[in-house]
Amino acid sequence: MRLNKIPATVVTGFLGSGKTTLLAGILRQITGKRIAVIVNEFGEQDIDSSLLRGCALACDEGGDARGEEACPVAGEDDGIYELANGCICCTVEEEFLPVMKTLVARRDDIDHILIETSGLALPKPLVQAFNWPEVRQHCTVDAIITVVDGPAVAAGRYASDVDKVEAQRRADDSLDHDPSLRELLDDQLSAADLVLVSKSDLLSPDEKARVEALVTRKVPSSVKTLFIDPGLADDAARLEALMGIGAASEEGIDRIDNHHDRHHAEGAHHDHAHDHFDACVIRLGEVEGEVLEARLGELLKVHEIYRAKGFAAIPGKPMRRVVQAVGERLDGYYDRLWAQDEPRHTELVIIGRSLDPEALQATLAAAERATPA
Ligand SMILES: Nc1nc2c(ncn2[C@@H]2O[C@H](COP(=O)(O)OP(=O)(O)OP(=O)(O)O)[C@@H](O)[C@H]2O)c(=O)[nH]1
Repeated sequence: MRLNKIPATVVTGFLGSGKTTLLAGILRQITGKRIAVIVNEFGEQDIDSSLLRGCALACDEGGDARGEEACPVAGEDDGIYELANGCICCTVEEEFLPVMKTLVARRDDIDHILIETSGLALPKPLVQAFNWPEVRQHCTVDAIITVVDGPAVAAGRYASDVDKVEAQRRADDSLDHDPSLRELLDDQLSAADLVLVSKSDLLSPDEKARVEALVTRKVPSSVKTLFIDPGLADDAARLEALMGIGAASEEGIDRIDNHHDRHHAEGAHHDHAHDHFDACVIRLGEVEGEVLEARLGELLKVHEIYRAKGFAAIPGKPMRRVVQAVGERLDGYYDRLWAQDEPRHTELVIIGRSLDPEALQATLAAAERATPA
């Protein structure tokens, strides 16, 4: 019987900052721990858990460092719980708590819980749920890790707080003028026990210094800031160190001051950053990969799209192609074989503002028509 509380790591951070990449690295590299994962998505379609299941599959097939270890949680399911269709901060009672109760009931099979919030969620309400008696007795928050997108910050996402360099402002103009988004980023930082600045491989030394100065101003001196890059995903020792912080964050969570609570105290309308965002899902058949990415690239330039992610089925390719876009940066890679009984289709979640799903669908459908008959 388990005597210690199960540690839970909450990974938060804005859309596309690198949360799933971090979780995938942990699932691939951390051996000897049975890890349950809770993934929260803003859109109705859960892309992240599918990517994380890809890691679990790789492990099961013995293809990586986890070797013989259970991956992630042993048992009748695969230990990955999806909370799609909304931000976890608004569905704590209806969605998060039932999953936590399930995990508590299975506590003898679990060594650690990893929770990825949606990029638009506030971590505080979720962490407060660890003070509910059913959860508190058996689980504790090991740490709240806030992932900050280094290049996005360097490009001026917090421009109203740093020296306003005109060029930076223009690079990310809409974010600069959205106070709710700036507040969301501040609130995600205010809850942090540890800040990870991601994509440092894309930052110059000057940009790094600027981002560090900004983050340091926003968090107490006791909160460390670490720069991370793609190498972290293969570094078991560094990943392991992220999972034993022992902060018991739930104990101090009520004292954390954030914009969201202040608005409530002032009697303001219940307003979250995610109220200002739309998400839509584009579904297509097989597509010509280059045409899809070129069309998506054009859309990123002219629409207010902050994030696009999903999978594409490319004719003649046995592997699934992952498509990722953050701001105007577009990435693609093959992650796994299509399963035999899996329909080969293309699915992209697009998150942004004032989206016109029909227009997006029509533009991207050109990639479908481009496939050879
Ligand atoms: N160059 C570089 N790219 C990175 C790094 N970390 C993540 N990325 C890329 O950034 C994109 C978004 O990464 P994710 O891990 O999916 O971000 P996320 O925070 O989970 O995104 P949401 O769940 O949609 O909010 C992907 O294309 C990643 O490959 C990094 O350290 N360096």
